[in-house]
Amino acid sequence: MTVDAASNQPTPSPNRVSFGARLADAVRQRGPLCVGIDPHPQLLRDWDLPVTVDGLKRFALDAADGLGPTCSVVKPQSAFFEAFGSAGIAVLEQTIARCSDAGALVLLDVKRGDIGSTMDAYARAYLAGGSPLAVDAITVSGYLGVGSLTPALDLAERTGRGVFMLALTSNPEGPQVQRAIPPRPGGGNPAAGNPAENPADSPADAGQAGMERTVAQQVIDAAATRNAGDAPMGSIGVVIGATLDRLGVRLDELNGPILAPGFGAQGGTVDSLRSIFGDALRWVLPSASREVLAAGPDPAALAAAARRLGDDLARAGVGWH
Ligand SMILES: O=c1ccn([C@@H]2O[C@H](COP(=O)(O)O)[C@@H](O)[C@H]2O)c(=O)[nH]1
Repeated sequence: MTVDAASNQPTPSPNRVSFGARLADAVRQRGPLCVGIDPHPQLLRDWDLPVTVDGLKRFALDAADGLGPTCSVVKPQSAFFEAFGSAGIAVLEQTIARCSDAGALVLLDVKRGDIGSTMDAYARAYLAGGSPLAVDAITVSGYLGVGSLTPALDLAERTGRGVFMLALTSNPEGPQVQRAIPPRPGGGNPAAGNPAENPADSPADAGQAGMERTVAQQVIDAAATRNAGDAPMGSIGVVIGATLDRLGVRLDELNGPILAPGFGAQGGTVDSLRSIFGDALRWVLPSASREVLAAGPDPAALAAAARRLGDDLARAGVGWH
């Protein structure tokens, strides 16, 4: 079923295969590497482009021409388009279409999160068929409570799309919030905030019955509940950075994809993926933006850079196979 983005009314559509199934297929065919289209002003200059809407358009469409036919997943970073206002959003729409037409799944990194009808409107903007900004999947932030994301998770399920919830992000500031232990409903607040004092923060303990669960673990468990029983995998993913020094959460029941940004320019490597994710490597989609975009502006050079990184990952056994 598709849903009209403006009215939120269902519209007829052909049966759509779930995002999880489409992703598993894409990774089998093209490998697990997700490449970000992040039109940083400095990258525009490096590509000898002006930092204008025209420069943005040239950059994004050349990147789409290189990466769209090559990668399983392309991840435009919405912020760099939004920075140019409505003209930038128009370029984002064209970039999404160009990647999609070339066979890539488009994951829009937009990190939305809000309450009730506002979350519902965000969901319709990106996950309803017929919306100008409709994509295969988006990133969302559960800082207003994981339950506040329900409109996006529900709509994604109805329209065969996906959602990636931030769990353990790649930036050093993340653990302050993400490794904290929320108070039990009606109960006290155990040793929140300091991972060193947090008994549930070891992989062996996190998520076990009777133990306290970190915010990140609760996000992962919410995704696992949604994905339970789905084959080959569920459509609700989580974001876990490729830069972590330890995992500290359980992933064994997730049954869904793990987007791992921070691969490349932020320091994540094939070895760090191995040591962070261990047995969960097959669910991982490592994501790199600058590392690949630095090979531009020639679309063929971008494609070659993505293939090189993808080959390294395949040799290491990363991704769905
Ligand atoms: O935890 C996160 C979540 C998202 N990102 C985004 O990924 C890219 C990373 O770009 P690089 O050039 O590969 O560093 C960027 O769009 C971030 O906003 C992340 O880095 N970490």
